[in-house]
Amino acid sequence: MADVAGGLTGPAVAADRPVVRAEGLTRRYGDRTILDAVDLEIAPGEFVALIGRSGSGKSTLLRALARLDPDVAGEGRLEVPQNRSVMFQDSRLLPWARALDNVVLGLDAPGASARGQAALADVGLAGRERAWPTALSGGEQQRVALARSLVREPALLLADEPFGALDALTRIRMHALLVDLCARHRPAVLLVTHDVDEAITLADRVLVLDEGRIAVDLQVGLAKPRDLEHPDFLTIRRTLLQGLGITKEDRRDGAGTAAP
Ligand SMILES: Nc1ncnc2c1ncn2[C@@H]1O[C@H](COP(=O)(O)OP(=O)(O)OP(=O)(O)O)[C@@H](O)[C@H]1O
Repeated sequence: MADVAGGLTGPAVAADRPVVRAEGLTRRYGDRTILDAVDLEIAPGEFVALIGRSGSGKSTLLRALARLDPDVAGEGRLEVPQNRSVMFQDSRLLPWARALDNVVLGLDAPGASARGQAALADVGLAGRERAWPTALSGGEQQRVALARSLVREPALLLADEPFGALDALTRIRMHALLVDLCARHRPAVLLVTHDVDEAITLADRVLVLDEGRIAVDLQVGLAKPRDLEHPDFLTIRRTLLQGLGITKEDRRDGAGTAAP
C-alpha cells in the first residue's frame, strides 16, 4: 500500500529464511490419502502458483498452510508466519459493513483508517470507501478483498482461485494489479489456480500437485509482464500441461489451458 500515516513497512521476516517450511504434510479423508507427505518451502517474496487436476488436493494444501485444518498430520513441523492473509474465490465481504470497514475490520494498528484508504486506492477504488458491498460489482468486491488481504502487509498471502469467478477482462486487470502490488509489497504468495496461463503469467515458480505429491516444481524465469505468445512461455505451458497429464488430443477436445 502507499506510504501513508507514518509509513507502512514490508513484511517482517528474515530475508534468508523460508517464509513457509512444510515437511511431511499428510492429509487423509477416510482411507483416501489426499496429501502424501508433502514437503514445501517458499522464500520471502516468492510467488508460487499451485495447479493440479480437480480434486488433486490444492485447496487441502492451502488450508493446511493457513492452519485452517487441524487434522493434517505433520502440522507440528509446519512453519508459516503469523502474519498471513487468506483469500478465497468467494471472499465474501461483510454485507453490513462499508468497503473501508471491510478492509480495516480487525486491523488493530495506528492509522488503520488511513491505511485502509490507501489500500483501497491501491486497488483502484479510491472514493468508494463508503460503498456497501451490494453496490460493488463482483470484480470490485474481489478488489476490496485483495485490499483487505494486503492492508495487513502479510508475509504470506494464500489465495485460493481468487479470480475464478471473474470475467476474462476483469481477470486480466486483476493479474496486472496483483503483479504490481506484489512487486511493491513483496509478500510470499501461494496461488491456487486451475488456469495454467494464469499460473505462468503471475508466478516465479509453478507447482503441479498430483497423487498427493508435488510432481512438478518449475521456475518460470521470464521477465514480467509476460507475453503469452512468447516461445518460452509456450514451452513452459507445454511442460506443465504434460505434468497435468493433458495431451494434445485433450486440448483439441477443448480442454484449453485450464486444468481439468
Ligand atoms: N471434508 C471432506 N471430506 C471428505 N473428502 C474431502 C473433504 N474435503 C475434501 N475432500 C476430498 O479431498 C480431495 C481434494 O479436495 P480439494 O478441494 O483439496 O481439491 P482441489 O485440487 O482443490 O480441487 P478443485 O480444483 O476441484 O477445487 C477431493 O477428492 C475431495 O473430495
